[in-house]
Amino acid sequence: MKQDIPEDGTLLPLMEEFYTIQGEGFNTGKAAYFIRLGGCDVGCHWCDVKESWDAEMHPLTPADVIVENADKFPGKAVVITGGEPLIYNLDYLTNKLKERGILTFIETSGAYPLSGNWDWICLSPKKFKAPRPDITPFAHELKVIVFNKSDFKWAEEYAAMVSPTCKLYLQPEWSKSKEITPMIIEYVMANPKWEISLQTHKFLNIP
Ligand SMILES: C[S@@+](CC[C@H](N)C(=O)[O-])C[C@H]1O[C@@H](n2cnc3c(N)ncnc32)[C@H](O)[C@@H]1O
Ligand SMILES: Nc1nc2[nH]cc(C(=O)O)c2c(=O)[nH]1
Ligand code: SF4
Ligand SMILES: [Mg+2]
Repeated sequence: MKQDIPEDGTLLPLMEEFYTIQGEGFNTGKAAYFIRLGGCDVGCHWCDVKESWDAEMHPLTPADVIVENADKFPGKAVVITGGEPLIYNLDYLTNKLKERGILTFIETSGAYPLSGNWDWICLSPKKFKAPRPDITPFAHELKVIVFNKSDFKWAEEYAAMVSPTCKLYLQPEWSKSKEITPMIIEYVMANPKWEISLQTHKFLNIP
């Protein structure tokens, strides 16, 4: 049976929530509560959370319950991820988190309209369903996954669209990282506006 998801963002399909350390990008190393919403149709063949794709598999959960859970932990920052979290209206959830003084970070492909009140937006553009152009000026961080050589060109196209203060990261696709990481190292040394981002949680064996 298809779930009826209200458009006001008070109920969201929650796949999992866990307190851990942000493993990637600018906020690497910081304690944060992760909220993983189900549902994504971007279709990255190398996606490391394919179990998230079908929203129907994940129970509709009151945003108020998610906020209560997040507020139980000492690290007052959340990372809202998925799946593709911007499929949903995130205004209600993020406003409630911010009322409690919790910082709001998002991981998004940018393929859906921007909603929510954010302290940090990590935009990770995908060739399989490109971001909406209107999100690029709002990104605090651009994190491009490098799966093959052509992704460097794709990364530069997006670097030209984000704001001048946006942090620029190249992150190796996990299954190909042995081959790709040396290429990123060389690229960053030649083009130092970029930095390398590693999925450090996978090395640390934490969620
Ligand atoms: C699973 S996605 C969920 C959020 C959103 N759908 C997105 O893609 O940004 C979270 C982050 O993991 C990255 N990611 C996913 N699969 C990966 C892989 N195999 N190797 C490296 N990074 C990956 C994504 O690019 C994104 O930055
Ligand atoms: N520790 C940790 N850091 C992360 N940064 C982005 C993640 C994600 O899946 O969105 C992720 C994740 O799944 N775990
Ligand atoms: S956009 Fe994100 S969640 Fe969706 S398939 Fe790509 S990496 Fe996975
Ligand atoms: Mg992950």
